[in-house]
Amino acid sequence: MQPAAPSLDTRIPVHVLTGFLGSGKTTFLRHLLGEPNLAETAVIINEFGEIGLDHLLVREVTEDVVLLSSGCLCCAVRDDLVSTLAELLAMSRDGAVTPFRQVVVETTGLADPAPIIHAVMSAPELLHGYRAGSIVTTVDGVSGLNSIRNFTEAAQQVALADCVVITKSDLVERWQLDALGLDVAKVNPSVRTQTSSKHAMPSAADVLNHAADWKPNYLAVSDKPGRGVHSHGIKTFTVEVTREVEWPAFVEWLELLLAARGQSILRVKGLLPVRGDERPVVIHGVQHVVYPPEYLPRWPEGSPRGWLVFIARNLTRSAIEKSLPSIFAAKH
Ligand SMILES: Nc1nc2c(ncn2[C@@H]2O[C@H](COP(=O)(O)OP(=O)(O)OP(=O)(O)O)[C@@H](O)[C@H]2O)c(=O)[nH]1
Repeated sequence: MQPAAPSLDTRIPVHVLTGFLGSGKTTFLRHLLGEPNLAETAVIINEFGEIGLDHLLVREVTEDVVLLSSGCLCCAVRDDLVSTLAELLAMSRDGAVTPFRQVVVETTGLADPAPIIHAVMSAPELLHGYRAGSIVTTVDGVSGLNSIRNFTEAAQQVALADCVVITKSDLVERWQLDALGLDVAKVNPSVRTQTSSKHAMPSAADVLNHAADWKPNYLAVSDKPGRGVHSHGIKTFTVEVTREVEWPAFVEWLELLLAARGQSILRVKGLLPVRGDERPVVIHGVQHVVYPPEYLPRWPEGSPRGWLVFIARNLTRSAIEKSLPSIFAAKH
């Protein structure tokens, strides 16, 4: 196949990486940023929880990361996105930051991508410097079917995608991937679909579109780029856990919690101090699944030394806090 003709439009593309809570956006982004031809990329990360984790993980791969954490991009902090993009452009022209050839915006797992792209394309101060790039949506190979069928946000992210990346194929059977692929195609019949696993992920060329005649899919399907719609009652809260935890007791606690309440706890993530390890341990739970721990080399500045962010329905911080004592290491 002939390679696609490069775009004649020299403005910087703003790609949006979206996907439901815990579907693998940050993992995939870290993989993409490891490619040499994505070296000149400015990354903007939007997090729903009160304390950000994703930007710390991405900063392991690139320094050029801005965190927008005061709300969800599609409804609360759209103006912040516009001003951040304008500042980045000015700073790159003044030589205050390394020049970049594209921007990737990683949204929260609950974001509607339409108002985000619309904000970028309709801001007069951005029009001369930026153009709309691709919308890439990660769909969780394990929980994606449940998310698309039960959460408007997940279906909307698929509907607007130029490319869907079905993640975590290493954790499910082929027939489950096929069933999920059919659901994706029902929501967005023309979308390009890629499959990804922890060990083999698609490349930037597979998911980002650079062809001269390419038009973003969202232009075809979105006539109302207003505020994002969010499922009723999803809330986020943070629990500080600054006392050292006993790892086996913590894993048992989290597995039991997600087994019992995985329908209402959509996402848990955080950094924990664990007995016997100097490094902060990165925690990931998505619906019913607890993922293997990762590590950061050191504690980040400016956040508590131990916290868990919950994104959930019908769950209170006090219910979690009451159940916590079992996870702590005994004092010696
Ligand atoms: N086995 C496996 N695990 C994966 C894969 N992709 C992501 N994960 C794990 O899934 C968990 C959540 O991944 P993230 O990349 O943080 O997901 P996210 O979409 O950025 O999460 P939010 O920003 O909180 O919505 C982590 O523990 C990842 O290591 C995959 O392809 N295979």
